[in-house]
Amino acid sequence: EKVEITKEQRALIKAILDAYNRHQIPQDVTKKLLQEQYSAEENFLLLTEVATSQVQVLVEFTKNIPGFLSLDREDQIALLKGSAVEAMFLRSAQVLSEKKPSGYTEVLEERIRKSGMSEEFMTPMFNFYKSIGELHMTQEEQALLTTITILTPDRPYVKSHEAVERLQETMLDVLRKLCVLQHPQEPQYFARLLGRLTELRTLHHYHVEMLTSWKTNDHKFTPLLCEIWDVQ
Ligand SMILES: CC(C)c1onc(-c2c(Cl)cccc2Cl)c1COc1ccc2cc(-c3cccc(C(=O)O)c3)sc2c1
Repeated sequence: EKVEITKEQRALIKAILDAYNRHQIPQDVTKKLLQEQYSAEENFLLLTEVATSQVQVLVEFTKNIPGFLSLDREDQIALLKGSAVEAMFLRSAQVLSEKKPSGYTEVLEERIRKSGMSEEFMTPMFNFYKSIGELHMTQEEQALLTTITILTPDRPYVKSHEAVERLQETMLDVLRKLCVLQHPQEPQYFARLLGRLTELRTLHHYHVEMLTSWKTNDHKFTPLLCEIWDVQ
């Protein structure tokens, strides 16, 4: 049947895309990824700094998701804590799979591979990065997929499951229509995007071990990361 994006849905896409583009990690933070020397310690410190900045950006972006601030405040925190790692896998995946060589792609891959992380996580992580790259997502799809990840109702400690589910379903419906309209030659594209969300859950489980297995002896995280990841 004819897929049509309503006026309200177009406004929703615009609001989310504007917020997604408005909230980015400051250049002076990401630029360091290109400049600083390479060592396991330095790479870990840089990744920690960028991740911390990314969490701040994520909080600001989330506040601009239409309907998010109407949710129960404790649920807002539970959604942020529960989705931060997955949103950061999506963000780093978008950077690593950028078509235009932004220069970050090579250095970021190098720094992640040489940050003292156990090799066992490299394969699933870089398989994910590859699978995201193969999708060639548009900006709207990236912003909506991140929004849908944040609005996952079955995170720990979420009380108003239905309220979050209703919001997520609104976003899923918009993404489904966008995929049909933007990838007419690929009817399975929306299903492939949702498959990435499942892969993100698996990476999230790996990430818990990653944090503990980080081999640098005195690795420590920033207070914000400790809070959002319940570390130490
Ligand atoms: C604490 C730290 C050691 C850590 O622990 N686990 C992870 C992790 C790793 Cl390894 C992989 C996936 C997810 C996580 Cl969570 C990390 C690093 O997480 C991040 C998080 C976000 C970003 C955004 C970037 C980025 C670069 C250039 C440009 C831009 C841009 O947005 O322009 C963004 S790099 C980056 C690194």
